[in-house]
Amino acid sequence: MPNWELVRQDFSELRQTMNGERLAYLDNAATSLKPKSVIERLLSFYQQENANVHRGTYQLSFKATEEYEDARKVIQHFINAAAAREIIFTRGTTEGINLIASTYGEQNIEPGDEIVISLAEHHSNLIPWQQLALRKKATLKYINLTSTGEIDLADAKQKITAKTKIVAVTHVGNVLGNVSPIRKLAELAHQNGAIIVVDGAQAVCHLPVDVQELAADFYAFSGHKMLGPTGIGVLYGKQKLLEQMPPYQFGGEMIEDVQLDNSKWDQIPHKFEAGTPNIAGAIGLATAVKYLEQVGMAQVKARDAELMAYLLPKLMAIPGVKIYGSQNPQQHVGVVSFNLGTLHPHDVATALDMEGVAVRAGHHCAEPLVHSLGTNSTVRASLAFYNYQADCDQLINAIKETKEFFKGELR
Ligand SMILES: Cc1ncc(COP(=O)(O)O)c(CN[C@@H](CS)C(=O)O)c1O
Repeated sequence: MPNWELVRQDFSELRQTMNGERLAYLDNAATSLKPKSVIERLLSFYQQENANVHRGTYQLSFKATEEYEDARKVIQHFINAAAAREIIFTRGTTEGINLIASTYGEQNIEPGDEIVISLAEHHSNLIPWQQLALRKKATLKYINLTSTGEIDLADAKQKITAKTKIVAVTHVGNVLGNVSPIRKLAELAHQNGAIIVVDGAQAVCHLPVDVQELAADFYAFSGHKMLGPTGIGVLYGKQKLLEQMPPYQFGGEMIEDVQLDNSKWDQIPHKFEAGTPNIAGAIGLATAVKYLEQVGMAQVKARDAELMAYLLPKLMAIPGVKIYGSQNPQQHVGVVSFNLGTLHPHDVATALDMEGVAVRAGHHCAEPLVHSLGTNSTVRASLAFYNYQADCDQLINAIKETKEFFKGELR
């Protein structure tokens, strides 16, 4: 088991104070912190190795190209993709899902077809499908959730039919933290001739991900949520699907031959990587993956569970705190959303910030889900393996102080 105190020392951002208090960073679902190794790798690339990739005819460019393509292989092995060419570098989860909707979706959705998503979706895995359905006069259907926020498989079996062309679901929810039964949903989709798109944004930094085991046709995630830099993400796609899809964007890098009246496209993955890619971002992301592999994803998963098992009962024990979703810590991977009586979540989050505790307040880009919980917004605490029990205690104490401060308003 890693020495978690030593792990924390890799994250310099944790060593600061905020409003005179030690920083308890509990907004990891929004973006994760970056270990020293990632920051140093970005610096060394720009100091010593920076050059454009794929086209240069000099050593510096060959080296940058080798590093960039090696990064692709690192990601391939991290999620157990069958081939490196199935790894497309994007800006993040949002771009990855939009890429599928704009290419595979435009190519394959016809009027009357059905697209099935769940009520737990983040806007990035909801609006692309909603707008595609509107453009194509197709039908968008939502799989209901159980009372504890899990995907209702019985409802999924009703909603996924022979009319379904695309199923798109989150692997881990960013509001309630439930893990979706991806393999079972993939089987339902495939039995009905549909594909499954998985939003992995909140999963890759908490769970071991094996896209072949999940039977995912596409799997999208963001580097910045898994210790990597912003502006880099990954779209995994099955080779046979990617090869049949038209390009997402047009320009340099993605061509084989350009004539005056038409052009031919490069092979995958470069067909989907128009223009100069985020070279440093990809190399930084690969460094983040190596860090996670050094800690161990099984150890990360266990640490997350240990911290949530410590935090949730203490949260639930505070009179006036309403927990959304399950009361079972094991159902909360990384995140817990709550409210404090009738106080506005923004007021609560501001008060917590005064105590050095960083959390998120709002609808978390999941408005349909949050509204289905009977509220417009929540406070959300989201953990990572580099947090520790003292962060949880600081949150609990800050909530109690917030209660005291607002006691005249608290009902
Ligand atoms: C499940 C899920 N799916 C997609 C996204 C979008 O990731 P991007 O890197 O912004 O493209 C996110 C990002 N959710 C952040 C910002 S809203 C949160 O605080 O919950 C997500 O949680």
